[in-house]
Amino acid sequence: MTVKDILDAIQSKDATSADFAALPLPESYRAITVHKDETEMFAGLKTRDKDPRKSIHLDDVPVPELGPGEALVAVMASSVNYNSVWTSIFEPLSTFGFLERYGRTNELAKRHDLPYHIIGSDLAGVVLRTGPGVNAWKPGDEVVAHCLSVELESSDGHNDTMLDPEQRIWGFETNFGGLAEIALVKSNQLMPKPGHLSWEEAAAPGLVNSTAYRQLVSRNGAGMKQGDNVLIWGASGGLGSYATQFALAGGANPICVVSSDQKADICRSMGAEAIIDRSAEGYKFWKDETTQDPKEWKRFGKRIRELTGGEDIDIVFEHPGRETFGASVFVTRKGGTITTCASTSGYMHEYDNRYLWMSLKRIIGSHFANYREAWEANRLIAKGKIHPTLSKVYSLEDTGQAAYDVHRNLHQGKVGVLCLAPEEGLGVRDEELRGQHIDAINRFRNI
Ligand SMILES: C/C=C/C(=O)SCCNC(=O)CCNC(=O)[C@H](O)C(C)(C)COP(=O)(O)OP(=O)(O)OC[C@H]1O[C@@H](n2cnc3c(N)ncnc32)[C@H](O)[C@@H]1OP(=O)(O)O
Ligand SMILES: NC(=O)C1=CN([C@@H]2O[C@H](COP(=O)(O)OP(=O)(O)OC[C@H]3O[C@@H](n4cnc5c(N)ncnc54)[C@H](OP(=O)(O)O)[C@@H]3O)[C@@H](O)[C@H]2O)C=CC1
Repeated sequence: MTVKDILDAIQSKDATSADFAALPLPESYRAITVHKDETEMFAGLKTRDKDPRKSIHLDDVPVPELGPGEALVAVMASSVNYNSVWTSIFEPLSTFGFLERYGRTNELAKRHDLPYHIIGSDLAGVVLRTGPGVNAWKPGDEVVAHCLSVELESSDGHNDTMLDPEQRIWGFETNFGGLAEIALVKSNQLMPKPGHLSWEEAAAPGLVNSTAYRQLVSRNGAGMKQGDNVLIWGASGGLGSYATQFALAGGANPICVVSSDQKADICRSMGAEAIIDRSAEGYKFWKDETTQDPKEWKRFGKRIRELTGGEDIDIVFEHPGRETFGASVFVTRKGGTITTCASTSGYMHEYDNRYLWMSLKRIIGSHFANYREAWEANRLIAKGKIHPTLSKVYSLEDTGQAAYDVHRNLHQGKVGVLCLAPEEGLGVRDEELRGQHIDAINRFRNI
């Protein structure tokens, strides 16, 4: 038995759940990994010079044992998230520490503590096997997976699963991720695959769409409302392309920051009107490595006022971090909110706290999404209210290049990866809904 037999079953029109359940599992499968004995390979290099193409491998790995409450999924497609870039350059720390720590928690979790880390936090595919106690899903179900892994043994996570002390991001803080032909997930990570999308389109939004939903829309995040001025950094990037759609769909007013004409055009085509090209306008929020330039914050704020008819920002959608955070705090209106989920340019932020306290602003930390938020975000995709922002699709063999593109900011929107899917465009089940949204679905393609 090989993964080819699994693919044949997925592509045959009449395979039943029983047929999938009866398929023997292969002994091994191909997976994107980083290696524990290479975690020092980039020592001494600048972040920018650490090349994911050197650390990312395509290996044959054994199929992991299936535990209670888990599912093995045949992965048709996945996508590159920035967390896989972090893993591949071993920053801010090696993810093997997470696997070791998880492995120490119980006998079954020891499976995750291996000398290789199968990475990837998105998938679209078909359930192959479910473990004891799984009733909601069965072999043959077409699914996407969100990346929240929780144990929920403590009371802490029962109001909001992101607060579970054993909360982990699958494929980053756990092993057996989605950039592979087979993945291991907890069954409560599974959600129905939107029928109007191909495998690679369905695999693209998951992580970033759910994160943007919590960070911007959910009451656990900024709780955006109609009319809010929302400053969106990287508005055509992974997170930003969904934040922009949420702002537009929710009646808010996105002020999109991008770094090229082409990206400005993409934002315009999504429906945004207020766009700032940070490259063309040459903002330099830091005079040197240790000194910010408040004059530049003001110039930026003045530009925002020009675009909004004199208004300031209600919500900043932050993720660049050190380079932009001082400006983000400054341009927020009295009582406004800065919501942050990342620090791509550096995590030791500096801002002038007088502007925060005197103007009663709030900074909200946000991380991924709880199961309900991920489900709500996926539901919006399935209803054709929010669309995938897939630009380019790579083969599993070329995942290193895909991660390099994202690391170097050479990409637009989301970058997809075909895992078992032999070509793009497969897996569409609802042609009618697709037809209604085809232009929006293709908006980011091949640019
Ligand atoms: C969905 C996609 C998401 C993304 O893309 S996010 C971007 C990628 N992710 C990242 O870059 C984050 C990577 N993670 C990290 O950098 C680290 O993961 C953290 C900095 C978040 C945490 O570091 P750690 O070393 O795991 O935890 P500690 O809390 O710094 O150290 C643990 C030790 O510190 C003790 N401790 C914790 N809180 C306190 C306290 N309040 N007072 C005193 N001690 C404390 C603990 O007990 C423990 O101790 P003991 O080492 O002895 O076991
Ligand atoms: N905590 C969480 O749950 C999550 C955290 N993240 C983190 O968020 C960050 C962004 O992820 P994602 O959106 O997928 O990545 P992308 O690279 O797809 O998009 C980020 C965009 O931010 C802009 N940007 C990058 N650097 C700077 C800078 N120094 N100043 C201003 N803008 C900048 C770029 O747009 P442009 O050049 O056009 O301005 C870029 O396209 C990563 O660090 C990631 O790890 C992501 C998802 C979930």
